[in-house]
Amino acid sequence: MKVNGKVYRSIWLADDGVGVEIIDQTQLPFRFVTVRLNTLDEAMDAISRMLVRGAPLIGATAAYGICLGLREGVSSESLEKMAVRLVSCRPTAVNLRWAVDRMLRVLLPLPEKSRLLEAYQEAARICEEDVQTNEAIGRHGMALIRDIWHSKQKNGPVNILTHCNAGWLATVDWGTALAPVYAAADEGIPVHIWVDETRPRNQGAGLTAWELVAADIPHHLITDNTGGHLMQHGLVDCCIVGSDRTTAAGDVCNKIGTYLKALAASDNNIPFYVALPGSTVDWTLHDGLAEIPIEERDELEVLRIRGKDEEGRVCAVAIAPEATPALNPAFDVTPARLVTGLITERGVCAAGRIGLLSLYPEQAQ
Ligand SMILES: CSC[C@H]1O[C@H](OP(=O)(O)O)[C@H](O)[C@@H]1O
Repeated sequence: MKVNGKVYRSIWLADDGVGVEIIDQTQLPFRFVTVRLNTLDEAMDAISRMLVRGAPLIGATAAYGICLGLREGVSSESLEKMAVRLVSCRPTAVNLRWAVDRMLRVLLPLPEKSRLLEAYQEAARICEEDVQTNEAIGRHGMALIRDIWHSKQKNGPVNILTHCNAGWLATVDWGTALAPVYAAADEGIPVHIWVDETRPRNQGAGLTAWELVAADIPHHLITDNTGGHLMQHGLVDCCIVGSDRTTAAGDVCNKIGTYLKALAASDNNIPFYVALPGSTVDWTLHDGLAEIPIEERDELEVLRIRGKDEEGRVCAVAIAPEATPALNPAFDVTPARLVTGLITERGVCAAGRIGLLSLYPEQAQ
């Protein structure tokens, strides 16, 4: 995606073909800082501390983490240990395990001397595929946005509510939930985005808003509690959110607060779409509420809020008494019954096993 006239992805191989460059998303929207990862530990730290975040980008970073780890040891035992360490960084986004499993599936059968080069090539393939996948999600989602625009007799923009950040910063490029927005804007379809701030880490305020400013796409930041009111007053035409893990039955695990938006959308008969690549579907699970592990993050993320002070320093300030404890589940699960459709790289389907298998027949056991 273009930022100040220069084209960026969220992750890329350094010019020396060894290190990996990422955008430090903890510094946005105040500072655009890139960081070079040189070791597996640094890749794991970037995932755990959310310098990189978003299911597909976490997977891509883990893939390059394997490359960096192989520079320290190429044995099968080393690979297996790297895999265990990487998937422990964040438990919910299935793309982390998907990418690590894919790397080991490719590398373990190879002779040790061939593993390092092939690892970098496979990590690059994962990144390139992600870009193509998200462009396709954008095309399929854009068609939905266009249909809504026509149903409004092209009266005004299509008002889309989104939660957290599922833009190009959450993937290698284009994003998932925002890919249809970018595609619609490129087609000249007028859109306006209601951007949920998305407490506690404010990925909406800090990342989605930053993306939409850079892309010159009309939007308003709203508090997490405002969306239902807007839906009641006819100010939301549809919701499009991302996913960190979707079950074979169509239950969607996404940033905390997504479920509440889906409830409000259902109560107001507003289409609620989830945009995701096939790599985010966990075909082994059928009951999201019972089976998807929900990441519990540091309570300080709730007890503080990050911002920029008068001197321009990025800092966190307390918003509650020091004696107050907090609970910080990072995700929730939206049951398939509340999801209007899944926007994937292969098309749009109903949120359920039949719908998903119509697009991914190879997954039928
Ligand atoms: C395209 S995946 C985006 C997905 O990931 C975010 O979670 P986090 O920022 O904690 O990695 C959020 O759930 C987004 O919808």
